Amino acid sequence: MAVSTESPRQRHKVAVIGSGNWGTTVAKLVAENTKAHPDLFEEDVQISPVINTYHENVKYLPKIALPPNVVANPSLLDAVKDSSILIFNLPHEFIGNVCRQIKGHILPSARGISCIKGVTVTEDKVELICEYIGETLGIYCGALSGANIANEIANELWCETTIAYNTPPCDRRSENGTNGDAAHRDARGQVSKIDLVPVPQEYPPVDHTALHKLFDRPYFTVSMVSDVVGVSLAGALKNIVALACGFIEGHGWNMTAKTAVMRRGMLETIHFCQEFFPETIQEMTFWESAGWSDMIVSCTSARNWRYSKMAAERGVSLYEIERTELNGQKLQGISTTKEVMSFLKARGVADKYPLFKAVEGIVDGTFEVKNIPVLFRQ
Ligand SMILES: NC(=O)C1=CN([C@@H]2O[C@H](COP(=O)(O)OP(=O)(O)OC[C@H]3O[C@@H](n4cnc5c(N)ncnc54)[C@H](O)[C@@H]3O)[C@@H](O)[C@H]2O)C=CC1
Ligand SMILES: O=C(CO)COP(=O)(O)O
Repeated sequence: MAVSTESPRQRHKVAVIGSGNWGTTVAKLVAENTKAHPDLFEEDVQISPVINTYHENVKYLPKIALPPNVVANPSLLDAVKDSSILIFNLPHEFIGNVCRQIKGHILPSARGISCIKGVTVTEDKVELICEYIGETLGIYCGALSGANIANEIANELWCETTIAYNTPPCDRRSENGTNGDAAHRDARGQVSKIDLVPVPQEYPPVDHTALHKLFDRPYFTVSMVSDVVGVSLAGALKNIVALACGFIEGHGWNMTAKTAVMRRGMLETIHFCQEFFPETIQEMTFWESAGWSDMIVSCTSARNWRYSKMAAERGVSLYEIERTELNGQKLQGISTTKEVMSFLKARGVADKYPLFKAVEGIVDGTFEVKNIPVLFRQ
């Protein structure tokens, strides 16, 4: 396809979909960057649904002043309608509903980044959230995941993250003024079924350079990679392992037992990726922030760990803790465990994942925490 060599006239408009703890934090750091890079991005960042008139999210991110260019938009459709970069950031249980609402109301050439940790399972198919978003909306969507505690980042305490993005061939602009015409491949390495609309030449390209400028802050170091499978699945499956670590600690064991569970959990995570996405998985991804770093932080200081520990200490179900202690927030580990196990059972391979299976049993009250070591006896 022939393209103009003129410099882009349009700038990207960015919308963040989801205004919870992490969505609001990401909107803040992205808004700092859109202001810093006026050549690439419009300054205002739309966020939907709502933050209050004091420019603070009193429910999900209290006491953090948001930059004035984070614009709360009560209408989801209005927030996304002419945004060329969509950042998805809400508990994964709600993504189906949100995609159904915005389908047909976004720019066909929009590009997405999913900050969501989870998977979707339909019958015996497991899908990455970014894959699900891309297929439902007919766009390309990458994934951001890392060892990231929203409140710390909102307070500008340094951490790292990983963004996986495979710039589609139709968006790769060569020096001789042509777009790449190779087929776009999906997360499984297959030729994609989506008929992608290229990012128009009037806009700056959406590639690793632009996304790095959009997300990287002095307190938020971004690594760009291309392994969307590894980044997405490491972020989703570590929540199952975090539940196991909370149960272990609530039961009275300590760091040595937790590191055993982390190691076993990482082995099951890597095995899962290799078993179901062998074409595209890259083992080095597990050494990124989205890999081991997220495993460690999630099993020692995040919500899935904290509240499963509380459940074990109090001897009550995790569902009850989620209902009574989380102020409307979701423990992603509960539904991810259910979804992953239903997929593994449908495939007849659940026994190859003893830790994931045990976590489901503990959540359902059919397996006792004290029996975890028995799973690994030779
Ligand atoms: N909070 C954190 O530190 C981090 C979270 N993540 C991931 O980011 C994603 C979002 O997490 P959080 O922001 O913490 O979630 P949260 O629990 O704070 O989010 C609540 C959000 O869900 C929305 N919501 C509630 N009920 C809804 C419904 N019925 N329909 C549609 N939307 C509804 C709310 O408007 C709000 O935007 C998750 O996948 C999580 O694993 C990733 C890294 C860090
Ligand atoms: O993903 C996270 C840490 O990287 C946050 O995990 P929680 O949802 O368990 O708080």
